[in-house]
Amino acid sequence: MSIVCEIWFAFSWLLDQLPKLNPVNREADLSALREKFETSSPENPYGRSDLPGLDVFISTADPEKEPPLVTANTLLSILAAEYPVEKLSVYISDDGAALLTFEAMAEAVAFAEVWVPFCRKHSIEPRNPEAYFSIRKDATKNKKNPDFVKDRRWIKREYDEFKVRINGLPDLIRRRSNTLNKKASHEREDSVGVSIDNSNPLTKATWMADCTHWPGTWLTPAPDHSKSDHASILQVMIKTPHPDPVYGVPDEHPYINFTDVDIRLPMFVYVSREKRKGYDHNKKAGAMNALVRASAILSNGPFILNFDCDHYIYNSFAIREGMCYMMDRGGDRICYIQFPQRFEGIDPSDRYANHNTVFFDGNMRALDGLQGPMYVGTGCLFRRFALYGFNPPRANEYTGLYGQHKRTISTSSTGSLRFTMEDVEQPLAETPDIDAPKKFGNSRMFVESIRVAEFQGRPLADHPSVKNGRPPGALLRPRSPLDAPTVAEAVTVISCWYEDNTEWGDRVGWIYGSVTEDVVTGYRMHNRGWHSVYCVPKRDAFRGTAPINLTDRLHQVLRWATGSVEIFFSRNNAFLASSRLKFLQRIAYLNVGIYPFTSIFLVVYCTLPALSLFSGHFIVQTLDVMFLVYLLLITVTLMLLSLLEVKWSGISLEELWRNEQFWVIGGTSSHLVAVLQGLLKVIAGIEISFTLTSKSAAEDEEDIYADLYVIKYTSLFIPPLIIITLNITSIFVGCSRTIYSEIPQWSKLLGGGFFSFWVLVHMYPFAKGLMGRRGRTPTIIYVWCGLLAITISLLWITISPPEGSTDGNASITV
Ligand SMILES: O=c1ccn([C@@H]2O[C@H](COP(=O)(O)OP(=O)(O)O[C@H]3O[C@H](CO)[C@@H](O)[C@H](O)[C@H]3O)[C@@H](O)[C@H]2O)c(=O)[nH]1
Ligand SMILES: [Mn+2]
Repeated sequence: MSIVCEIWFAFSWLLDQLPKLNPVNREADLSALREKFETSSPENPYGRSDLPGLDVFISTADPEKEPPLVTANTLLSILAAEYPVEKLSVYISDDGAALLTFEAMAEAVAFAEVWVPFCRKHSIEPRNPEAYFSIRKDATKNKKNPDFVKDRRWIKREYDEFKVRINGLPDLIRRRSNTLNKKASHEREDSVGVSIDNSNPLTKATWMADCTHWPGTWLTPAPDHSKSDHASILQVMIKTPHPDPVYGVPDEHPYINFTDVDIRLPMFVYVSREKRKGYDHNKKAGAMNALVRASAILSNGPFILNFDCDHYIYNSFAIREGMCYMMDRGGDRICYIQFPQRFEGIDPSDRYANHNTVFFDGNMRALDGLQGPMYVGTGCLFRRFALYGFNPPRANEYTGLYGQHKRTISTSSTGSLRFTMEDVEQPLAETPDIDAPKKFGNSRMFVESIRVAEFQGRPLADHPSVKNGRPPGALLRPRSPLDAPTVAEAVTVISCWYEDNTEWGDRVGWIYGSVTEDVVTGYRMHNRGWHSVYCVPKRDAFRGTAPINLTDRLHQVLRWATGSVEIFFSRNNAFLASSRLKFLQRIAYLNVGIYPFTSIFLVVYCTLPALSLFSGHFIVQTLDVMFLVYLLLITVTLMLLSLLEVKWSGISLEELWRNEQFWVIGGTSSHLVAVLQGLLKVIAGIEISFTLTSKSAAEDEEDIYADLYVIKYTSLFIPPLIIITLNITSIFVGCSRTIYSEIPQWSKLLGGGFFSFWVLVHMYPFAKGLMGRRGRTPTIIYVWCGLLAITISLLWITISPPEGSTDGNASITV
């Protein structure tokens, strides 16, 4: 058994470490981007931007768990981001179809009209007002504009009022609906003359401010207005901006002077896709695909950046940094730029390794040296064309045992769709080589948008070595304002039947059928030969929140691990990858599918020391010099390797340790359950469902980490609890056995006890988490634990007296 564990651990360790052979460090050149794309020339006297369009997606699903204030702040940070306003379009997908979210967005838009110019005027960072106003350090640092203090004071008040309005929205909507519902039922009574019974759903409608029924979900669900049964809603909340800067004029605004500040806002659209009973909505992946189509019709930005509602832009220049790589030579074969996920509101000691630094600063940077980082669900800048399931213009094919033979092929003839400049210039040219409706559904407008997006996403052909470039100046033309037929088409493509008999979610767009749609979506692209890039700006690009209490954290890990097990048992297993996947990249993806299985061996390792203490036999029969030397050598080597890794990835030893600890905690609970669930699904076809990860709004002013101490019981606690109890009692048993035995074998106890102790230190954060808030744990719990442990050990000794003593009292009477 031990040997099997050993081999498995070595194997999984290798899978994890091998891809780390060549990490890279990149740096983007922002000034070059400006120079190339935003300088005036004879053809471009106004200095219009030649950068491609960008569509930013926000996903939200439930205002209960994802507070509208958080989403509104995310939106504000995006509206104020540094990217040409006329090229930026923002979309929010509201999977909850909640009037609350809708009205919160409308409030945010109103506030954005002052917030965004304020940010531009004073170069505010970060541009999420909640985050900005909670910065502790001196706000006036580096601010030279004499208006700053006055402006800031004013906008802070505006923001506070905005917050109060948002907080008041649930009440406002409820009261409004009650009043209007009463009025409506009175009117009906009057006209019909009989009292209408209250079971009529119309009497419980949710009303919008303009006194019409909200088409989405109602506070009291009714047919056609409930969670998975409602019409599509699409509302352009900010219209297409003017193509050239619009500056504020003096005295236009009573309190704040926006002279010489561009006051435009990017386009903003609220989208809630149609949902009907009997249709699988495919969660986030389905929501993203609806946005992909709607945005293709409305703005068709060749690049797409997606955010979870709780992740906001922390560095307003980050998008431009990402764009540098896309626009660079060779950028035409990049499918996406992934930014690291950074988190806020995590307890300073990062008890449950929420920061995940080993992954984000180790593994992901290492992958960047191969074919590219995985897609992790949020903060990722996609090439729209790559999302459509096309091949890259060129791809490497690797053959040989370790993929040592490399051959670069042009894929244009093998199913990919490439257009020349002329094609794009000719409107309505037929697209012959794609089976469009079968693949993309039957929106002609959508299909026509594909080649435009492809062309506009190409890097600039300003050097002979740029392959697949587009001529400078091709993107200067202003985009036309939206007309009614276009908006109507966008509504059509978010209907729930649109994807019927198409390849959406199968080969096109975000991929369905996995609880972790992100990894699979990225994998499919790499598998076609696309490359991706990891972009780590000096100042964090984006920031988000993570669940900090033990239960939520374990459930999140459970979900990821389940996704991995699903991948392992699906056709996305990297064993079946194409020859376009680099060898080490393949190993990394293999690791993604295999790591949860390590839990089985981990559990064995966590119980072996305890069992050996119970039985009095050491795990390894003879503790000879050879074995100790071997152990020492391995230990030292592993330590050195860890140190090396810590050094190049720039994480601290403490972070590495937290990661190790949580690896054991998650491994013995979530990963184990994930493996079981996965097997159940494969063997018995039992489906797995997941709830949203709740976002803490940190409203408790007294203690912002209050959430850390919340304990919600889950059966995931059981295996680690058993392991902890086993190890503690085994130490007691070991001790008492040694004390009571005739010839105490202290060295044996030390050997066995050490491993038990080692398991326990890994479990420490878990135990701490169970204790809840410091000082609140009743002392009685500790007393009970001690009592229980002593009783069990005494019992053990009585039942199986240590060898050499014939009766239980032997050692005492001697
Ligand atoms: O039916 C749904 C369910 C979820 N979401 C959105 O998807 C995002 C992520 O969902 P959540 O359940 O909160 O997952 P997290 O654990 O917070 O997120 C991590 O894990 C997910 C699954 O791997 C990734 O998609 C995320 O990007 C990643 O941050 C949120 O913005 C949701 O609003 C939808 O739009 N529709
Ligand atoms: Mn999240």
